[in-house]
Amino acid sequence: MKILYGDISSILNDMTVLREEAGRVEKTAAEAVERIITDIKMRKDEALREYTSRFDGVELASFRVSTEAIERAVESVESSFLEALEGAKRNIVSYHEKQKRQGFVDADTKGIIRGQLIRPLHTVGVYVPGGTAAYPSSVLMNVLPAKIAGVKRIVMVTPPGKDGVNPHILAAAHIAGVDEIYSIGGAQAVAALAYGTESIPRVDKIVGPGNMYVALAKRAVFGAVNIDMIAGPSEIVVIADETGNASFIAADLLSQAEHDTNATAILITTHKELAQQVKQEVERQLQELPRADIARASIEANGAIVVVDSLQEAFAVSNEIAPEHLELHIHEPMTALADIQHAGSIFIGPYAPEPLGDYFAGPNHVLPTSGTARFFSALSVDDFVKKSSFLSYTREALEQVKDQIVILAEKEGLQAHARAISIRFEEKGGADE
Ligand SMILES: NC(=O)c1ccc[n+]([C@@H]2O[C@H](COP(=O)([O-])OP(=O)(O)OC[C@H]3O[C@@H](n4cnc5c(N)ncnc54)[C@H](O)[C@@H]3O)[C@@H](O)[C@H]2O)c1
Ligand SMILES: N[C@H](CO)Cc1c[nH]c[nH+]1
Ligand SMILES: [Zn+2]
Repeated sequence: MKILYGDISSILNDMTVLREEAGRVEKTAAEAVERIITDIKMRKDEALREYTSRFDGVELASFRVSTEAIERAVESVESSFLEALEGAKRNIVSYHEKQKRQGFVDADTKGIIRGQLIRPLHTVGVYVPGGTAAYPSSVLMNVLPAKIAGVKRIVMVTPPGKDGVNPHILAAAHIAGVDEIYSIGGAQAVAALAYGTESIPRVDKIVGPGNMYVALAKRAVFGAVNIDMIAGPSEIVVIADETGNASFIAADLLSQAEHDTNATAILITTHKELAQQVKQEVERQLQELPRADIARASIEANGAIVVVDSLQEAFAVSNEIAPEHLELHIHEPMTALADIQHAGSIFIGPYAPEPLGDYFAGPNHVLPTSGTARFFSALSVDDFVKKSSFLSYTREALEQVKDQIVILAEKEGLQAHARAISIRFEEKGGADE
């Protein structure tokens, strides 16, 4: 893991180069994804079957996972796993319940009523990754906020393995309350959800993380359907001062590095000794990890320790990166919240390690990556609702403001707009008595 002394520009530069390189790789994949989407649009189930055979190596007669298969999966997994899922569910539900919003009605005494209705989306597609690693926790993180929002129909898709869909994913779906599950994955699954096929219903919005093909397909179908965000490879930034515990910090950096060779793990510290200790700890802990090959590749390519002169400088670098996850291992970390402008999720103090959020505490783990925390937020109940405004004016209330509206309409050259106001106050035009 490289240590950079105050060289902020070089690390930011490295990140820009990485993001540009990723962009070039994406260009070729994007062409393949475009072809898959066009094919699914035209040949529907037939094409879906062919891509599932080509990319997942599985021949499917039917895409729908049967109720019996879900029941068998629930019976086959350990009871301690089901209990842990139930514990996580309780926390995810209690946290997301707080995000629920009411509409409003704003009525005055002058005959004006203005308001906003909040309605759940009708049909949502949830993509659950199932390629290199299965993530039952992502089932809970995507489905439970949709349930809380009141989404009527939740359609889950996940790639099949040789022996069907991973039973832990099916058990998590059962606990989250989803039974409409299709064993399809990749860009073909996203296209099927966006345009519909004979077997797969067309949805209003597609949510959930996935690999590059999934992310590119979501980007390509945006407009035909809504999407949540492009959640790419995991990232963690840790800010630490002399109070930081090197073993804890190294463990937390590696927790995200083990996700993906493209994951990013960065420590920004004011303490040179800590920088050295964390570097050694990362090496030591890597020896003990089953996924050490992935974690090492990610640490070597995108890992760094940056030594800075002050915490203010550390906050500035972190804000520039806008990381998916930010941990604060410093004096009075709560106070530092005021200095954080851009981060998907913030973990405060030594006993709030990032995996606490990945699995259990309640905040969502589907988070913006690649600097998009500047403008995207964590997946939330808001992602599963839409809003309609409503208005009611009495004749008297409209009469009070009619001239001003006519002036604005005429300035835009829109006479029909102006007339729709003034006609209501002309004798012949249909005044209402
Ligand atoms: N940000 C988050 O919240 C979060 C959470 C969980 C997982 N993730 C990320 O999700 C990703 C999961 O990726 P995965 O690959 O394991 O599973 P995946 O389900 O996203 O992708 C598997 C599918 O990719 C398609 N595919 C594979 N090779 C292809 C090719 N050459 N051409 C076209 N399609 C191809 C296949 O259809 C296959 O079904 C990882 O990058 C992980 O870090 C992110
Ligand atoms: N850290 C991932 C998001 O970047 C989410 C996850 C799922 N399982 C474990 N972790
Ligand atoms: Zn994780």
